[in-house]
Amino acid sequence: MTGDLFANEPPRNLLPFDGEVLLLREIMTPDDADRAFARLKTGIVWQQEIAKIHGKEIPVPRLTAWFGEVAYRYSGVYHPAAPFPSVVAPLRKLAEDLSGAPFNTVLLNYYRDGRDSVSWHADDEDVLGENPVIASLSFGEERRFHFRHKKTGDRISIDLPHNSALIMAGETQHCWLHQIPKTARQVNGRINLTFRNTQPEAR
Ligand SMILES: O=C(O)CCC(=O)C(=O)O
Ligand SMILES: [Fe+2]
Repeated sequence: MTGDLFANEPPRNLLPFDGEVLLLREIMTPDDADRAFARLKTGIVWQQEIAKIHGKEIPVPRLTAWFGEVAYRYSGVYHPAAPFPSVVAPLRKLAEDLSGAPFNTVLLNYYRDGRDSVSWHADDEDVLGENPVIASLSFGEERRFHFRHKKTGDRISIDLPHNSALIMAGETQHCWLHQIPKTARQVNGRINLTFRNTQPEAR
């Protein structure tokens, strides 16, 4: 018998305390995942955002896009509601089915190569509520994801493969920061979709 003994094991919590993080692999067929990556890469209108840091304008080291059923204010910029494009709508349904939580907004990140990254932060904006469930889908190149506990400094490292979902829940955003560091490895593009449930923001 050559069956995979662990194929049906429930995923375990990757955080030692103060939150819940699950990594789900092979969330769709390999063909569907490859197609999703290709369609996202060419079908999304990717934006180069500019951050103002100490009065200096710095291009954010990745491309981004945002869609949602409710308007959203981010770094003082008002994003009006924007319907989910056809390539994103089935991924939202999948994210909801995998996590058991509803999502009305999505932030997309396109890491073009190893120089692209996201620096330490928590998804802890007020409009996401107290202990938000966030489903983060990965397509394309595998990249390393770090958690760092805000008080103890404990660190957890997770490789996020193509065709996977990272579900963050409980106190995760309250107690831990996360990042995707730059890498000197030669890497191809990676696309991430971070589904959230956002309270409508007053204009
Ligand atoms: O690319 C990722 O996996 C994480 C992105 C992220 O943390 C965010 O958009 O808030
Ligand atoms: Fe994040």
